[in-house]
Amino acid sequence: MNQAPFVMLHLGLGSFHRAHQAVYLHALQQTGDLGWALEGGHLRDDMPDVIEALRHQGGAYMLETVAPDGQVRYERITSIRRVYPFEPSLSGLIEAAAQPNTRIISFTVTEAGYYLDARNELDFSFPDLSADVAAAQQQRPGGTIYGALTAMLRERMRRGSGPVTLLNCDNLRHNGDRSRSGLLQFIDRLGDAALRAWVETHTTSPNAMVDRITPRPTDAVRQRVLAATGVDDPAALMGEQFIQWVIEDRFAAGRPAWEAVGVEMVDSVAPYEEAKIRLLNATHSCIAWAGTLRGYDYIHEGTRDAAIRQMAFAYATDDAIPVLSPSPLDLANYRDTVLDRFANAAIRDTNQRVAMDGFSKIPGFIAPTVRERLARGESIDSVAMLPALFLAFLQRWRRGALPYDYQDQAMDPSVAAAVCDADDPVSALAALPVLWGAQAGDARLVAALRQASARVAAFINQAS
Ligand SMILES: NC(=O)c1ccc[n+]([C@@H]2O[C@H](COP(=O)([O-])OP(=O)(O)OC[C@H]3O[C@@H](n4cnc5c(N)ncnc54)[C@H](O)[C@@H]3O)[C@@H](O)[C@H]2O)c1
Ligand SMILES: OC[C@@H](O)C(O)[C@H](O)CO
Repeated sequence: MNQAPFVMLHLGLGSFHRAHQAVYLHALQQTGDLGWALEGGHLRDDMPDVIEALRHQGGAYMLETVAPDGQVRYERITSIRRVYPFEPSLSGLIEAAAQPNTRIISFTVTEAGYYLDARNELDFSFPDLSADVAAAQQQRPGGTIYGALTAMLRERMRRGSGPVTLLNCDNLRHNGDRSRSGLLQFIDRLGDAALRAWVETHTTSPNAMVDRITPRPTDAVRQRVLAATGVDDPAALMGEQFIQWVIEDRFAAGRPAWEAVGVEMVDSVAPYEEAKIRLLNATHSCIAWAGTLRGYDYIHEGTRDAAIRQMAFAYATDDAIPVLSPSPLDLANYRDTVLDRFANAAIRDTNQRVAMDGFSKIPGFIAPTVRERLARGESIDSVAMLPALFLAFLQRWRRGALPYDYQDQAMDPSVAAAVCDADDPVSALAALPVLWGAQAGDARLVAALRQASARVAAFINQAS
């Protein structure tokens, strides 16, 4: 077993963690720097086969990476030295988090795993979150990131194990600041002043921008890995060749020398995360919703459809780039690179994966552009196409006419159904504070969404 002195404990060993953070640490270890190792596990019992396979393989797994020209490369990733089985008590993970040599607790729990509303307040009406409050009041851990971190940090405080960095690796704007605020609100709800003071003085939460398209692994990946390497790995996965990680250099108790393997350590991640969230993630959702409406299964198919590409291009060019400017990044080049990445047929990323969680992605990825343009008195015609596509998508969901199961943790199905069944679905969608915050019901939003919905209807009719 790797006897590295320091541990980064990761919560959520899903595909992305294994194609990104674990790969950077693996690359660092390959340079001979064995100062850090990964350990991890899940907060939910949702991938038992993958967890079991990883445990069986001592944390190692095969990664296939695909270049823009379709060239593939296979590598065995060995930076995860220990995988904890899922247990509702999270006892293995809590014990690991409380060890003095655990210096970073990182996590990927999806955009919907933070339960923050448009005003950045924790929405305790989510049953998972209220159940975690009740559990934490009885000193039991819970399955949300807040319930889990509270249990871990309480134990760390009790043992005097020293400072630790909380490192968010999800696509969330100001992901460190916002998840920290959520954690403190959760602790305040418990009335645990001692824990709040300890968290404030013993932890940091750097913001980070993470990027690598990592599709849901399929059996085809496992078969390709087997054919190319002779290794039959139930935890095999694939990602694009492109990879980027930009992190604010605010660590409470040290960090791996990531800069040696290409991680960008910066003072502020803001320009990177805004470009990524608005030009990559929002555009990605646009292509997934439009592609589904057009009958495509994969992201590259929609990106290669001239009408869909034009919608995505117009959104980025007319509405997103102007509010992101000035920027230290070449935003037009960033947009073009992103569209080229999406068009890579070898990635075979599904519309189903990217279309999910619209009720988290509209407020996170799209509403800020609407808000900022309205505040400047500027047109929102191009950005309004995205929620208009989502509305048409939602109406298909309501009719049971989507070609796949739509997963949306933040969606209240009764609210979504009421929007679709309303006499005026456009006004009903525009009126939802959960999507638009203070802009909910704004007459300019309603008007732009109505006009965009007419364009979306014409787009759908063109396809049929
Ligand atoms: N896949 C990508 O291309 C990609 C790229 C950049 C960033 N990300 C970020 O990583 C996240 C996960 O993507 P993935 O591809 O690993 O997905 P995945 O489905 O493979 O893994 C999701 C992980 O989140 C956990 N989870 C889900 N909902 C949760 C909740 N409410 N509370 C606690 N844990 C929860 C699951 O247990 C699992 O560990 C994305 O939502 C995104 O924020 C993904
Ligand atoms: O937009 C969907 C995301 O999961 C995306 O694949 C990722 O953010 C790329 O880094």
